[in-house]
Amino acid sequence: MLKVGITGGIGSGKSVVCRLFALLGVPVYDADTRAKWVMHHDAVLRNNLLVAFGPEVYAPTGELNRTYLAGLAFSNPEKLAHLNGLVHPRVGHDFAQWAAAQQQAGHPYILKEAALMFESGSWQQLDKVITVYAPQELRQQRVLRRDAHRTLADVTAIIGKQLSEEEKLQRADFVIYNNDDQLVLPQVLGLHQHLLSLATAPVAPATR
Ligand SMILES: CC(C)(COP(=O)(O)OP(=O)(O)OC[C@H]1O[C@@H](n2cnc3c(N)ncnc32)[C@H](O)[C@@H]1O)[C@@H](O)C(=O)NCCC(=O)NCCS
Ligand SMILES: Nc1ncnc2c1ncn2[C@@H]1O[C@H](COP(=O)(O)OP(=O)(O)OP(=O)(O)O)[C@@H](O)[C@H]1O
Repeated sequence: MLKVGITGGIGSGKSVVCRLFALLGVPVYDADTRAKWVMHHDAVLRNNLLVAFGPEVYAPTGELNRTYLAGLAFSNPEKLAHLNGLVHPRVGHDFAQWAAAQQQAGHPYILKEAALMFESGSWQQLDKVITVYAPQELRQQRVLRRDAHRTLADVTAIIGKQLSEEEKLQRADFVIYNNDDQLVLPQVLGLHQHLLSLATAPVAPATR
């Protein structure tokens, strides 16, 4: 089974593109959502987060206080690195278990959607990586429309914590352009056919 990553900066359209692949029957692992799931359900991780960032990390109801954590982590590089160091290994483990189950089910290929892929090293668990590309201004506009609680300064700070789009373009095996100039659906259909054909051929080891 081929394991394919799909990354791209905030607001590039990863989730939209993944919905199209999911419609084609491809299993999609959403690392952002699963990261929040493990932060809620993994007792060891919960405790580590409480020790590292204080009791405000969880609301009295037990829910993750995302606004508090985003405020801390996206404004402080050390805190973000600490958060990443606690969360990413747990997500890597969760993904490995999920991928094994998909393999058992006989899927030719699966997708892992993650905003951070080259940054976190999680590309090493994958055979190929797709980058979804859109220019920064368009991404900012899209996120401001999508997330009522975020300001332009918030979005710009998050962009500053992610690898540049140029570097992602260089390191990816495939690119989907989601910049209003090109239709996304034909790109997804073409790539789907290509990945299906790769899934039946031997895969060269990653060298990135
Ligand atoms: C800090 C948290 C709680 C903020 O949650 P919130 O719901 O406000 O934002 P959300 O998760 O939707 O993130 C918004 C966007 O920020 C970007 N982002 C998220 N985490 C990170 C990070 N660690 N570094 C850089 N960018 C990030 C992504 O583009 C993401 O889509 C959350 O982002 C988090 O737990 N991040 C750490 C885990 C992580 O790295 N997740 C990303 C992939 S595993
Ligand atoms: N081609 C497009 N045309 C119009 N709107 C779009 C297009 N692509 C994405 N969007 C919208 O832009 C916003 C951002 O897209 P999406 O949530 O898929 O991005 P993302 O890369 O998953 O972002 P994040 O890293 O924040 O999770 C969404 O509201 C989405 O509906």
